[in-house]
Amino acid sequence: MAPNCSKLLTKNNVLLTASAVTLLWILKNRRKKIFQSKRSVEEEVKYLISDKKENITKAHVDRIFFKQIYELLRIVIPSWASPEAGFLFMIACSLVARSICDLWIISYGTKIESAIVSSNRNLFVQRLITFLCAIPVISLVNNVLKFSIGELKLRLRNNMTRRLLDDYLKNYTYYRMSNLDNRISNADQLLTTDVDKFCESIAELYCNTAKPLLDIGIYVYRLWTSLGGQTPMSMLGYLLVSGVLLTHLRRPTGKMTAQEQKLEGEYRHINARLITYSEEVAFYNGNSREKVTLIVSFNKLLNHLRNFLRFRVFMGVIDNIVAKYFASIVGFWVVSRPFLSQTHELVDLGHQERSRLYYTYGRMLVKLAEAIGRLVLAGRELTRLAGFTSRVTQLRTVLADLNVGRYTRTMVAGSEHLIPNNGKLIFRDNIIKFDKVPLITPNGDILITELSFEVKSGMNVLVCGPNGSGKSSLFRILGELWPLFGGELMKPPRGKLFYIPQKPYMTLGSLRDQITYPHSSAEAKRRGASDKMLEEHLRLVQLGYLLKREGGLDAVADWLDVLSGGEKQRIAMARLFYHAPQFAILDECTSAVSVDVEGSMYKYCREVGITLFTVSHRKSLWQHHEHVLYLDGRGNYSFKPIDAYTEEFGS
Ligand SMILES: Nc1ncnc2c1ncn2[C@@H]1O[C@H](COP(=O)(O)OP(=O)(O)OP(=O)(O)O)[C@@H](O)[C@H]1O
Repeated sequence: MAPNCSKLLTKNNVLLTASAVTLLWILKNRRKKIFQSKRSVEEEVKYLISDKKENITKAHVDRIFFKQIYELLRIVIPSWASPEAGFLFMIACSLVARSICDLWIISYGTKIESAIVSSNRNLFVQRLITFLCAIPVISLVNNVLKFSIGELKLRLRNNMTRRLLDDYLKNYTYYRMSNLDNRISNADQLLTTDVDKFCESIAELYCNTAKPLLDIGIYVYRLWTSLGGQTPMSMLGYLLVSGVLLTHLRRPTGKMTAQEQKLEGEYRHINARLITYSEEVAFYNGNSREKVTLIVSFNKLLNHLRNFLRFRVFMGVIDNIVAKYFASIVGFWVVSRPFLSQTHELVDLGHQERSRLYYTYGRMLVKLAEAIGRLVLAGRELTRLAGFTSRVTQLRTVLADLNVGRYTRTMVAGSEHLIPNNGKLIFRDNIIKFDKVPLITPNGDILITELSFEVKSGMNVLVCGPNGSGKSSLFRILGELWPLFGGELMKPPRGKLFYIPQKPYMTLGSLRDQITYPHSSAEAKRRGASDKMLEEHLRLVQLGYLLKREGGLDAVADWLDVLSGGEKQRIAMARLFYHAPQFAILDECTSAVSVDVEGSMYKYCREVGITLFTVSHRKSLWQHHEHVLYLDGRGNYSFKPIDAYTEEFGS
């Protein structure tokens, strides 16, 4: 029987092992397949944002961080006499008041308990009533503290946002940031969430350090005067050692926080793109493709958040051990020493008095240990703040660079010698003159080595050439969006040059705002534009019916959605009539407008003295121009009068 049984067992074992191996193999293959399919989907989508080489953000609590935070603090707290400094003071006062309340609660709690222990009913009731009367004051102190913190956060955010927006919207910095520079890919995330979190982090850190520091000061003083210096000094020694250790272990937090914000920004950006281009995507039926792009971006974010969570949990365990529980053990140890010592003056006291003192000192020591723990944990906030600080500082650096014309881009090989803003810009009315100006893209690609031509007011010019030959690039240089790499450019100041793109921008606001953009209605009125005049402009571009349909110039709508492509182009023309600049650049801006409307618009421009640069392939437009600038797309160009034999157009 026994050998049979063992045989059976061995057989069973073999079977069990075989099935376990098979199960493992199936599971492994399944995981491999899932992993492979997930990878192949992710490999298919290489969206650009993440592939752009960005500076690797270093975010440690070190000398650089303290320098950066000092600079940012000077912005959010402009002076010691500012309201922000006032709120810092108010928080400090509220914290002092709260600590006094805490101390009072400790000592008064002991008094109530001693009244209970000594069975003194009258004293107990009397003390309880006093305690009850103090409750509203304590509650008020707590909420004044909450209010001061909330208001401080708002004020810090207000100051930082205003400063950043000042720089972001100075000249064309917002354009340059996304078109000329590749250091920051999602300025919106930085300007919104990151700034908010940065300010929140400062306010939190201030409270999380100010209150424990104050508590430590109070309790160290009280314990020192009653138990001697050794007890509080041992606790402070522990604070120092644990603080240094935890700060070192938490070093990756800053970088991980910065990375989290970057990935959140990317994911948000991809979502916003889908909203902007929803119609185009819907016509292409691109749901699945867009979903994959979104999921890939979300997975990246999710993986990072998961890793960050694991790291935080790991650090939480260490934090709890070091800053919370071990601090309590150290607390017990140090408070017990004078009571256990045979030489301390406490030895002479009776049992009841010793119990009372131990109770009071013990509570103080627990509070001291808690305060030390909170201070050590505030280090965690400090490393998070380091992450936000480096992100906000990076945004400020890029803004400052762009405002002085310095930008970082992917230069093509051999173009390192190109220096942006090396050309000369001269402002003069009624003339546009390119003198040996090279046409160079922000990447450093040379489209035309040297471009020279002169246009005076009254000489309409048709610009043509194949796709990618540099027509729009020419206007970007003329509009000062792109830097001048060399030569001399003479032109009227910005306000006297107007640009109308193929897809004109419609602002938020009334129908009147669309015509006067970027002037507000009030500004337009100040400049003498009456409603009658604006309505006349609308009629000139055959949009008079909009006044009736939409309910007059004051009608408010989302004009980007409400108007058709051709209507938007005609609004842009009415806008041109309102501004009546010296020169206007029309970049295929009448492609959706019928020929007769187009003709009357050109006639009107000539009447009021607006000189036009037109990019168009329409033959119907030849008659409205005197010169033609032809870019051949291979680095050559010609500039000559239009006559009956001109053939170049219609590339
Ligand atoms: N922001 C940019 N950064 C780098 N290169 C750019 C940028 N914008 C345009 N380019 C490149 O510059 C070249 C000229 O572009 P541009 O838009 O001036 O052509 P275009 O003549 O207006 O073409 P189209 O007729 O198609 O509108 C193209 O090769 C384009 O890829």
